[in-house]
Amino acid sequence: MSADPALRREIPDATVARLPGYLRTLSRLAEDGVLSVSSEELASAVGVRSSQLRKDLSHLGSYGVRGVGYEVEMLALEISRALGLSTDWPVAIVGMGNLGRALSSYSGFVTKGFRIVGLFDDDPAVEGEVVLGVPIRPLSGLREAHAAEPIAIGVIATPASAAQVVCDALVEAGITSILNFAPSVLSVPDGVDVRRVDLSTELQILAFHAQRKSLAAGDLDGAVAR
Ligand SMILES: NC(=O)c1ccc[n+]([C@@H]2O[C@H](COP(=O)([O-])OP(=O)(O)OC[C@H]3O[C@@H](n4cnc5c(N)ncnc54)[C@H](O)[C@@H]3O)[C@@H](O)[C@H]2O)c1
Repeated sequence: MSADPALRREIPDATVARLPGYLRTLSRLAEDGVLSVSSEELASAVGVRSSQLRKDLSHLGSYGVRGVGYEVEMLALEISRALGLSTDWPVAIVGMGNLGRALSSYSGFVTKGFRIVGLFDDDPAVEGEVVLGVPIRPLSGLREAHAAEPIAIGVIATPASAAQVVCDALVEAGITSILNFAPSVLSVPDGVDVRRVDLSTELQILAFHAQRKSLAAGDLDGAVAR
């Protein structure tokens, strides 16, 4: 556990959800050699109001300097630390089908501090297969794997019908942070954090807005009626 009081600050969930966007923009600015950025410039690059940005960053204790703005690299570092990205996060993926394989071979995780240490699947046909140096093991090996090398985050990439069983196995093994890609609501005990990624919901929200834009423009050319 870190002794740094900055890491114990309360940060609202909505702010946490915007921090990765700020970090992405700051990383791009740093790559372009930009040293400082005003709150207006940063807010407009990210697509939020500058008052929102200043409020979000105040939760991190970053207030910028009047007339100068924020130091790009320093702010990127502060956001990385707040998000826990300066720490190494061992990740396990359960379900090595289409999605699990795509996730396990995505190199972007490693550069952001997420290291895949365990791959699990109950299909005997894939057991023992090695993906980027990590062998696929049956779910029954989860507890032993976690004991040998602690897993911080468990990713569920199984069909919905297996998600709760997999979730229970992750929790029983002592893993308290779970990212669920399956379209199912999981029940977990207190102290376990579950985040759900739902592409269909995101697409439906976009479809809603696309429909509104089309109706406002007097046509529905972009969509094909079913
Ligand atoms: N959230 C999203 O945006 C998104 C996008 C695509 C897919 N999905 C979801 O992700 C999940 C995986 O999709 P996919 O296309 O990779 O499916 P898939 O069928 O290709 O792969 C699922 C894998 O899970 C394994 N599995 C099944 N039961 C298991 C168990 N009890 N323990 C361990 N492994 C088990 C299977 O052997 C298989 O390899 C599905 O629930 C799907 O709906 C979500």
